[in-house]
Amino acid sequence: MTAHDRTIPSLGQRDPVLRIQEVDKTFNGGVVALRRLSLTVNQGDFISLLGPSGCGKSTALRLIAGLMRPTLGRILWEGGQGSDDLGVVFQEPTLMPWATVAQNVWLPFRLRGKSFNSVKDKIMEALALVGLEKFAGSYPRELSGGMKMRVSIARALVTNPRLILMDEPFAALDEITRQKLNDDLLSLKARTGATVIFVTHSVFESVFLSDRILVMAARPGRIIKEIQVDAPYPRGIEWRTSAEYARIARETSDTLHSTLEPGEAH
Ligand SMILES: Nc1ncnc2c1ncn2[C@@H]1O[C@H](COP(=O)(O)OP(=O)(O)OP(=O)(O)O)[C@@H](O)[C@H]1O
Repeated sequence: MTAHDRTIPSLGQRDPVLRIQEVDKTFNGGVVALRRLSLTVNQGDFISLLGPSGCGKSTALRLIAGLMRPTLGRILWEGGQGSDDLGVVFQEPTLMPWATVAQNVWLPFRLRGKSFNSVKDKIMEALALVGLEKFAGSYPRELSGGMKMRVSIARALVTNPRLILMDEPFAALDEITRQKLNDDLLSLKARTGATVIFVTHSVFESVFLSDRILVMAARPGRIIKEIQVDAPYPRGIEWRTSAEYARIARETSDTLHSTLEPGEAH
């Protein structure tokens, strides 16, 4: 069995990965970035955090990543947290320009003291998952924006983490590349069983990708509604053009707009 051969438990049998319990985050100066955030993330979930600027999406990811601590409440990893639990993908691919694609994907292992050769198979497997095995020896400057983002995704996947955090990973890409990467991300999820928390401003992206959409509001940052998307995976053009997709997009959009103050809607 390879690192990526995970079976995806069917709905209703999924084990929890992470529990966020009544978390508040107040910054110095009194900004309440999050209030009473509660969320159980189950294995295989694809959860979108959707909301206007300033509703605390990035703060939620930083808390989950352990980059800062909640002011109140708890974040509990099922079975405790280890160093291989998280993979992170940011809006910028953040690749090292002087290193090859394969060396960039090696980074999480390198930080744990593992030599390139000892994990080469895993690096090539992760690159194959994003369709870039032929570019292992290329440098980032030789790649398109979409390809750089694939390298960033491969780097997040390579340790086979229990949870992948994605902070608006496709926001800077053109629409065609974005849709292609949305399709590829879902096929990756189908093959690896990855559990994903995905931050986005896009209603359409959240409805296409997620099985749970958490719509958030600002001041204070909080979840105002969870919208379930029951469409089966794999999803493709049929899902994107279905009446049910349009219905859920409308519901999500209406919920999102209800969170905005007059003058904020666009
Ligand atoms: N280090 C900080 N110190 C003080 N206030 C902060 C800090 N980080 C974030 N905030 C505030 O907390 C609130 C939530 O910010 P956050 O970046 O989590 O929102 P967001 O939903 O990710 O926004 P965006 O979509 O614009 O990235 C905002 O009001 C922001 O100004």
